Amino acid sequence: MNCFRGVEGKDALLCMLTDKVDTEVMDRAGKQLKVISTMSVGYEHIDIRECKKRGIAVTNTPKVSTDSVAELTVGLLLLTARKLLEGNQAVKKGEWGKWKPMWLCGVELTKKTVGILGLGRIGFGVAKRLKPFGISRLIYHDVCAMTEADDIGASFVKFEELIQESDIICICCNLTPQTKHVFNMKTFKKMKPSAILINSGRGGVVHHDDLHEALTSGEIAAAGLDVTEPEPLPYDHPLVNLNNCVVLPHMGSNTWESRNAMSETASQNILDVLNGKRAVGEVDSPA
Ligand SMILES: O=CC(=O)O
Repeated sequence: MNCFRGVEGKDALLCMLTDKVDTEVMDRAGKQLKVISTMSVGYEHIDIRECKKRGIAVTNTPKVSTDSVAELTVGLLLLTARKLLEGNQAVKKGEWGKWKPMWLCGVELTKKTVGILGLGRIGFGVAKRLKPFGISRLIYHDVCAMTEADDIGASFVKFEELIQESDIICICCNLTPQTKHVFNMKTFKKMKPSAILINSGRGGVVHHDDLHEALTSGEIAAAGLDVTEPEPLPYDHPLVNLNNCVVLPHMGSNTWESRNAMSETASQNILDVLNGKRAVGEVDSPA
């Protein structure tokens, strides 16, 4: 949604991930507008090409939510793999009865092959946290191989290998024209039927209708989504009521530590730009 209210005559705008900042908003703000600071890592809601044309700086809040998002990704994986939400709901509904050996059985992370799509700061944080679970192999795919991957014993593989070999895939990448809907029915068909897909990157990386079909037809076993397409995902969306799909409301960075740091960084970015300094979160505009 466009964020119009109160923008007129301002030198700086501080916005959230859900505030679309386009030419209309910039026109409404006026020619004096110098900086648009988003309190998020992602900045796909801001028309950065237009900002570049107009000489408006764009800033984000990098680094400060890496740990919170990486922690949530691991949490979401455990929720999904071990059916923890189903277990909790069963207790609340009074369904905890006699011991049943196969009831609410999930899978362990131990000895599994974990694939990470996008070994940036968050992907690296997830990989580092998953190693102590005793996983057998750590593979990743990104635009290129990263030297830091050696520190955690992660091997670069082609996308095809990532989807075919992984027992667990964590999507930690940005949404770009290259990553848009790369998880679609063709991809799901190549994945293991036991595979678990976790997405804490961007919803648009996954084709949601295809994911629903893959989860109901058994192409893959389960999914955990902290990001969806669209957001918010309507409560009556078919994915919401699947037992093998855990949907969270994009809450990866919802910790006091991250939120405090994000708000400080977003404000400091504005002050830096207005004072003629390079802000820590200055986003490089497209050429
Ligand atoms: O997704 C959250 C962010 O971009 O900060």
